[in-house]
Amino acid sequence: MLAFRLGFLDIGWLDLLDIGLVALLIYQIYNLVRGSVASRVFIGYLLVYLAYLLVKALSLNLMTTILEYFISVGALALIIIFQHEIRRFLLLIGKSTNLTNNRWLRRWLLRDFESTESQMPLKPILDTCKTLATEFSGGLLVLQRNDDLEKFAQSGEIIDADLSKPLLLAIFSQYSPLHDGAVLIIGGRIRAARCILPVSDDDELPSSLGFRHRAALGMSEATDAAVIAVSEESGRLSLALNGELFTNLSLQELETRLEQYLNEPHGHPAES
Ligand SMILES: Nc1ncnc2c1ncn2[C@@H]1O[C@H](COP(=O)(O)OP(=O)(O)OP(=O)(O)O)[C@@H](O)[C@H]1O
Repeated sequence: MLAFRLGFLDIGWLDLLDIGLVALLIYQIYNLVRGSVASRVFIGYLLVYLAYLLVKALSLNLMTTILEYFISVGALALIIIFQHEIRRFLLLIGKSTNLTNNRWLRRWLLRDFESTESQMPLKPILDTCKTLATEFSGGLLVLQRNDDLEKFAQSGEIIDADLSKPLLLAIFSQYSPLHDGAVLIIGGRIRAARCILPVSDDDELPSSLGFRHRAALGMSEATDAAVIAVSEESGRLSLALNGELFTNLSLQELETRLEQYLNEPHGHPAES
């Protein structure tokens, strides 16, 4: 089916669709690698590829063979170098194609099976954050949503206790042997303390934020959990959701974002 003619080129609707999809793909790749070291590697690889096309067109056989080898090995190297970006890209696709992300469809599909009430009692958590922030005690709290967090719980001390502010404060007290690491709240209970979380290697995180915040972000990249970090240094509250870190939140903002995020049963990130 012909859409229009451009000089000697016949352009069909499928070609337009193809061009649109490639543009979207390039835009997404640009967004993922923008500002990172990976973007320079990507540009370097692209230049080598252009050089390859040039020497091939000029029929410089030896140079073509060398660059051909370089590009095929380089493709493998690119997968290793860009593993973080590729993971983020696949997660992005996974999230946006998840049918249950559609609120209307989800309500219709799950109307008989799910209550819209959050399973996570937020009050003791927010009260704890408030106290930790005013006392400049650090804290790292992981709130489960849908993903299984058991392997992270196993990295720390299993507690399996009712959720309460006094217990959370006792755990995060600097005199407690459990205060280091993260507390995992699973199914509305304190499942474990002193847990080790994956650390994000995001280059765009401000250097003022240390490993507590990197761990919060890393956990939100690896799972759909909501992760609260209370800074020991500044008393500031941060929240990591779906690979995004919201810093310097008021208690009210933290509550609103958490309610919005945890009350959406299957995958909508809280809007910023
Ligand atoms: N991978 C991790 N998993 C769980 N907890 C971690 C991890 N990395 C760091 N932490 C916790 O963060 C604490 C403080 O780390 P650090 O001072 O580097 O963080 P920060 O982001 O600068 O936070 P703060 O503002 O509180 O100083 C550690 O003592 C530890 O309890």
